[in-house]
Amino acid sequence: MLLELQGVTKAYPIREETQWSLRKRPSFHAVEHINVTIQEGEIVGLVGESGCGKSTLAKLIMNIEDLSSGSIYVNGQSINQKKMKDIHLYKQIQLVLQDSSSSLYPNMSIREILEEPLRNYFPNDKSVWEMTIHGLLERVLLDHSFLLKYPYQLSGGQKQRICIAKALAVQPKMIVFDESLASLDPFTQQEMMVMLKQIQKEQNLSYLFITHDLKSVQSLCDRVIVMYKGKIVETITNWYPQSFTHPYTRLLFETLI
Ligand SMILES: Nc1ncnc2c1ncn2[C@@H]1O[C@H](COP(=O)(O)OP(=O)(O)OP(=O)(O)O)[C@@H](O)[C@H]1O
Repeated sequence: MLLELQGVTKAYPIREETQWSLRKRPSFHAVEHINVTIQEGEIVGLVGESGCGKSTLAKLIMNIEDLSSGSIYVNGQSINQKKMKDIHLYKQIQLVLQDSSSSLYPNMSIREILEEPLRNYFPNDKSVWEMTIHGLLERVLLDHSFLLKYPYQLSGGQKQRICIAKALAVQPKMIVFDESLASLDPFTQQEMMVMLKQIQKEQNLSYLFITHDLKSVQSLCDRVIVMYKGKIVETITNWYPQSFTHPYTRLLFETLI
């Protein structure tokens, strides 16, 4: 099992402003008792209405946010122990966000951007960095002239390809895509989907694909998790509307079927 979430819960404190004080109230559960497993080579979609907790779950998996309760295991190892500093564990899962601009340093060339993860994770393999960088560009279907460019000289789709190449540079086992294609036009989205599927096949990667684009999850994913108000309400493995058990899932996919 590559990734396992057991009873994952994230509660944020609710602060209520009164006339006299700022009282700390119990909490709001952004995600609650989430149990999910993802196998090596599996593509799992995660859908649900805005605010249902999808990005919070991604941040918990990436250890960007602390869990309130529950456990997350990567290859059987808990990622939530405070003393955990194993970079080889962390590098197994990479995150690609919607806003590529925030992930790419504007004053670094594409070569420097792709070299950075290699410097951090493979400091002893300097002799093969050049070859690796060229391979990464090829994998995201960009030519080598891009190495000299800066992020501001790239289109949204090209920037997203660089973010994917950067994620691939550390040789992860899994990539979490949080609305990664949402800001691209439909044609570029389609191109990127084909590319992602190809990369996934070649490297037997696992993807967690968070999106509002129901068509894309249907074509890309082996399994789709539906979240509603912080909880998983359904896991879809076949697309027969009769098999959907939760009213929210039926509503969500009504337009598709
Ligand atoms: N740092 C935070 N402090 C307090 N509440 C938060 C925080 N981050 C997220 N939330 C709340 O948690 C809930 C889930 O947010 P989250 O961003 O995970 O939703 P989402 O499903 O990814 O939404 P969207 O599809 O719009 O991106 C929301 O109600 C949000 O306001």
